[in-house]
Amino acid sequence: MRISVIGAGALGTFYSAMLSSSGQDVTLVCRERDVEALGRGVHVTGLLERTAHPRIAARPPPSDLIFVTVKTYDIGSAARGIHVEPDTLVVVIHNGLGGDEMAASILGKGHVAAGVSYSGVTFLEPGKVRLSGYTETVLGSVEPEVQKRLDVAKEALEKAGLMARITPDIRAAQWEKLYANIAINPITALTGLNNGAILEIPELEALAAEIVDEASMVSKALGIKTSIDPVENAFKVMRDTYNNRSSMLQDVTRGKRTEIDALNGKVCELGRAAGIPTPRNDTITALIKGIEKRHSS
Ligand SMILES: NC(=O)C1=CN([C@@H]2O[C@H](COP(=O)(O)OP(=O)(O)OC[C@H]3O[C@@H](n4cnc5c(N)ncnc54)[C@H](OP(=O)(O)O)[C@@H]3O)[C@@H](O)[C@H]2O)C=CC1
Ligand SMILES: CC(C)(CO)C(=O)C(=O)O
Repeated sequence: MRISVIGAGALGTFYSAMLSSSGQDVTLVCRERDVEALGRGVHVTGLLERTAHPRIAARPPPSDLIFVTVKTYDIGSAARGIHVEPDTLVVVIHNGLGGDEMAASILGKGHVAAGVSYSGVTFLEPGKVRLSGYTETVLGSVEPEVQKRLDVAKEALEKAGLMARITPDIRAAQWEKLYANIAINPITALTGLNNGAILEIPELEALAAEIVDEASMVSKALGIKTSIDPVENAFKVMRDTYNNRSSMLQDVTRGKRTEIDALNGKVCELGRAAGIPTPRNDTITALIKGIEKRHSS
């Protein structure tokens, strides 16, 4: 089976190294500037040590299974570069909401699933990443025909030694992770603190709970049924990733665009449509956009 991984950042380098080192036929699709460095191999350090030599390409080759591991705002352009064959399965692994819908709007029906990853991977340099937390990848599609074919992706991940699970309700899985990301990512990006430090400051802990409570009201209005307590789950992720620097903190530190639109921004947008006020998320979204503006000017 021909597997491609699109996006040679933190997650894509990790997944391609794991898939390729298990003997599977893997192409890592990267930016042109990284082709040479990645040609020397990809390396994972930290909780796992792996070195692998996937094929490297600057454009997606014909593939049976494609993992898209780019930031949410790049999913549209990455999808436009994919040529799907009738049976090609595309799994878009991302935080936040709206990424798989964006890919499906470009690639059409019958191809797209979403993945929710609970890994914690830090990008060190092209071809080198550090794994600091690893649990499972949750897979699912809102299209029943695609859902039936997800075993292919699950088996590829398991063959690579990665835990994977197919959920019958991918939207609930995305919201469960979203509750943690909307609390942790912008607060750490604004304060410069590690994830766990939010729990050490009562005012920040209370703010985190209020942000998540608003999102929980929005998700209830949309009929999302999760199996967890949203605030408790966000606090658990803070404890489990105590010393992590969140991806949004890493983005603002490097002067990069953040995923705020797919996280708190999405909660505000859905809240407005459902008539649920989201004042904490509105404020947080505005402040992060202010930081992005500072970097872009
Ligand atoms: N890192 C982590 O631990 C986790 C991340 N996630 C989520 O996974 C997604 C990916 O995150 P992450 O790996 O950290 O992101 P990174 O920014 O580290 O990596 C994305 C990479 O994809 C590249 N890219 C973007 N568009 C294309 C394209 N069309 N073709 C080829 N390469 C492209 C980017 O290049 P450039 O920089 O030039 O734009 C970058 O190298 C995000 O939604 C994130 O929230 C989820 C769980 C954990
Ligand atoms: C789980 C968490 C918050 C870990 O830092 C994450 O997903 C991120 O940083 O984007």
